[in-house]
Amino acid sequence: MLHTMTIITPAKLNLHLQILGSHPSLSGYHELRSIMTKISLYDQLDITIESAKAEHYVLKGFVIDKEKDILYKAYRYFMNRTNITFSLEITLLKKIPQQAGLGGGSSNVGSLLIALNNYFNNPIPATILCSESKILGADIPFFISSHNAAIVEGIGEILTPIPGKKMKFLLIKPEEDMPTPYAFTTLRKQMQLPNPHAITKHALSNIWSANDISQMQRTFSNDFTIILPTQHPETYSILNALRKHPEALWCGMSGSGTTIFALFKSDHIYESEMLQYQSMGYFSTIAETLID
Ligand SMILES: C[C@](O)(CO)[C@H](O)COP(=O)(O)OP(=O)(O)OC[C@H]1O[C@@H](n2ccc(N)nc2=O)[C@H](O)[C@@H]1O
Ligand SMILES: Nc1ncnc2c1ncn2[C@@H]1O[C@H](COP(=O)(O)OP(=O)(O)OP(=O)(O)O)[C@@H](O)[C@H]1O
Repeated sequence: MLHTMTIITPAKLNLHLQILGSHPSLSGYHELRSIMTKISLYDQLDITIESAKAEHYVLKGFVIDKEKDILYKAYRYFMNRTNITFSLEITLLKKIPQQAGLGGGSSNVGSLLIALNNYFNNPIPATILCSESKILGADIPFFISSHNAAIVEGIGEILTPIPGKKMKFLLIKPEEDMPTPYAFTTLRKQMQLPNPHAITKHALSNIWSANDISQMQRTFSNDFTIILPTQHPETYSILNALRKHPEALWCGMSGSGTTIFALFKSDHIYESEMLQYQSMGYFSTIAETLID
């Protein structure tokens, strides 16, 4: 039987991100604590599933080697885990910049796994899907979850939902990419682990609930900004310019970089700033947090 569907898959922002230390059992991974929120910047997946068919996978609209394609890895994982064989064709319309700290690939995979699981009547229980998917990508459990905002711990699989907060951000990404494994290796050389400055989950939750943007600006941080001056000077200069911007209430970097986000005092600033950054050749867009 042939079944087609279209899904849109959101990007995320890490509004706070601290690396706590090496993971005790998952070699090569780190434990982290982050505040993550889904935002209104989307990729689109057009999916065609043909059940009771031999294994067959095609990805259109996005060029990537099959061995690096995490959607293909997710397809293989799903078939192995469920013993269901089917053919899958995906057309991917990419709007989320890659290697940007916006979790685009992880979001594609999260949405695909949910769609496959729904279509085949949930052969993988939701909690297991959430926990096992972390091996395909540490951000995937957050995208599989229904939470729009969460405190994220472990390598990315321990989720504590927090209330969604309506916020509008300007996003800016220069050409510089930050491959996540490289970012972790570089960061390790420059920071003390276990992290002596880690903010507790309880404190993060209290600050989030207090709803005070200036307190968030003062307290929330991203450890990966430490490596910007040497690794990504252009991103660093954008961040510094926004830190000094008289209208910016809060700015920071998402994930392992290199997308910078900024929240402004007045609504009319967003568009003019976006156009200015676009005219400088940067990716720039305006996105809002998703709330329930
Ligand atoms: C930094 C974050 O963007 C924060 O949201 C994510 O944790 C990164 O998630 P991701 O891009 O899905 O990362 P993955 O594809 O799972 O991992 C790529 C590599 O990053 C490193 N990595 C990733 C996540 C983590 N908690 N510890 C790590 O050390 C590992 O070397 C891993 O092999
Ligand atoms: N469907 C996909 N979409 C995007 N990237 C993919 C996909 N499949 C595989 N990749 C590979 O994964 C790499 C990183 O993916 P992506 O850009 O989504 O993550 P990211 O921006 O590093 O996000 P984060 O670090 O926040 O998880 C890409 O450079 C690309 O080579």
